[in-house]
Amino acid sequence: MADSDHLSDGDLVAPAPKIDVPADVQDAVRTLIRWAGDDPSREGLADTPLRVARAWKEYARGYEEDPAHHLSRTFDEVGGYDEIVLLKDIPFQSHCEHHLAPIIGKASIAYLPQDRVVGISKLARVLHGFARRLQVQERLTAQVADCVWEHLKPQGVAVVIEASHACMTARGVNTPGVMMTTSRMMGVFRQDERSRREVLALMGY
Ligand SMILES: Nc1nc2c(ncn2[C@@H]2O[C@H](COP(=O)(O)OP(=O)(O)OP(=O)(O)O)[C@@H](O)[C@H]2O)c(=O)[nH]1
Ligand SMILES: [Zn+2]
Repeated sequence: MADSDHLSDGDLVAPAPKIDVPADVQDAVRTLIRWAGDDPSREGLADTPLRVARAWKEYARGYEEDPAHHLSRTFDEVGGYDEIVLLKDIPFQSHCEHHLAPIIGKASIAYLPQDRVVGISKLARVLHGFARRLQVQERLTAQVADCVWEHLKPQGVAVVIEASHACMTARGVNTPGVMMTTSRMMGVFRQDERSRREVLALMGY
């Protein structure tokens, strides 16, 4: 498997810029390390507050963008194509707003165009723009679907997300292997059972 096969989040090939981190943010990480039972001044942990703070800017970089922006450029020369467009099993990562623990999953995003389509990478960019924030899975699902609905004005939108929550797998109830599934159907996929079955079948459900 090529290295690039592990990349799930767009433009992560280049190292993130080394941004400055305010002292109080680093102090907060030191406090957390002390709270966890270790000594933040020992050699191996000396640069950790800086790394953790920078890592959090990456995990949360969705706050720096408006995901709808990715849907502003559309194409209408699609040769009369009027069937479902589906981007299936897009890997994503997010963080749960309750425990700041990773949420790792995949999303399928489909829409039935009205007359315009969007570049397919843009659907993944919308997903990452909302995922790279503190989330609950239900809201992530709704935000992605609502964004596509509002800005593409298609006949229907369907979003299904399956994810594993580290706050369940690595702590708390400690139940690895459990996936949470959420979905949001809009327009024809909500109103028409045949259309909904068709899109879910295309997604592999
Ligand atoms: N519905 C939903 N729940 C989530 C999500 N992420 C985490 N949770 C849950 O949020 C809940 C928070 O429950 P609390 O009782 O306030 O926190 P807690 O005492 O740490 O709960 P436990 O995880 O059961 O130990 C937990 O049940 C988590 O599993 C999510 O995306 N959606
Ligand atoms: Zn959680």
